[in-house]
Amino acid sequence: MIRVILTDIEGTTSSIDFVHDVLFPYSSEHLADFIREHHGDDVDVREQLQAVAEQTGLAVDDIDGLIEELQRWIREDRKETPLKALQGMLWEQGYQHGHFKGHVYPDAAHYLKVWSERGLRLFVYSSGSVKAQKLIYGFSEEGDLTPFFSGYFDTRIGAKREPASYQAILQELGVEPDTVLFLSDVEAELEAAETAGMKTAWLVRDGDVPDEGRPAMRDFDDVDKLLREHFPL
Ligand SMILES: CSCCC(=O)C(=O)COP(=O)(O)O
Ligand SMILES: [Mg+2]
Repeated sequence: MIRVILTDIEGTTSSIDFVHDVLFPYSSEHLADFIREHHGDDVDVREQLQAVAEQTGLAVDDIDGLIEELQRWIREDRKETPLKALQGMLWEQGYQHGHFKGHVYPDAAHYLKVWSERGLRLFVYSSGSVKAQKLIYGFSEEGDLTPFFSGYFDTRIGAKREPASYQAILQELGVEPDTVLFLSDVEAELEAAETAGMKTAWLVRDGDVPDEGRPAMRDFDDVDKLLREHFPL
């Protein structure tokens, strides 16, 4: 019986285009000024720069070098924890100044509410930082969706393609693996969650759906059907 929904963001509750055409360019545009302004006096920024420096071998005071490296990571869509933390800080400004709202598919927003009212506990697992997760749902086009979530996980618990990350989440939640349904658009993430014993559903929001293999869910209506047919409460 499913008791917990664990959801990915990009490609699952929210469009890939929003992340790649709005969020990533915004972070790229504002990164240099933000780091130059805050690296001296903001402990959180300093901590992330220290982590980038350790990962790359650059000196922590080589601000130009660190910015260049971070810009490369953004272009390459690298899921590096310090980049994700810095992006969360940058996006906070964008949301608060009303430059954009978080994209959440209306069907996703609808069922987050329905499932939470049905007594399911909802959690997020995204490569975006916990701060970024709270922002996209808190400032979403569908309103503030954060009341429906019981908690958030990011790459500080581990990478999304590693079974150990899902085992660590299960440990944190203190639940049996087969009571959790993990939603994602990336099959490698679903395979890692399945190795940890979770149930999964594959979201294919756009493009062709394969005739064979893993069943594809077009939207959260399909996920809800799956829940009611195969995992009744
Ligand atoms: C929290 S919104 C930004 C998402 C993000 O930065 C990202 O890399 C997408 O990762 P996901 O694990 O949600 O596919
Ligand atoms: Mg995704």
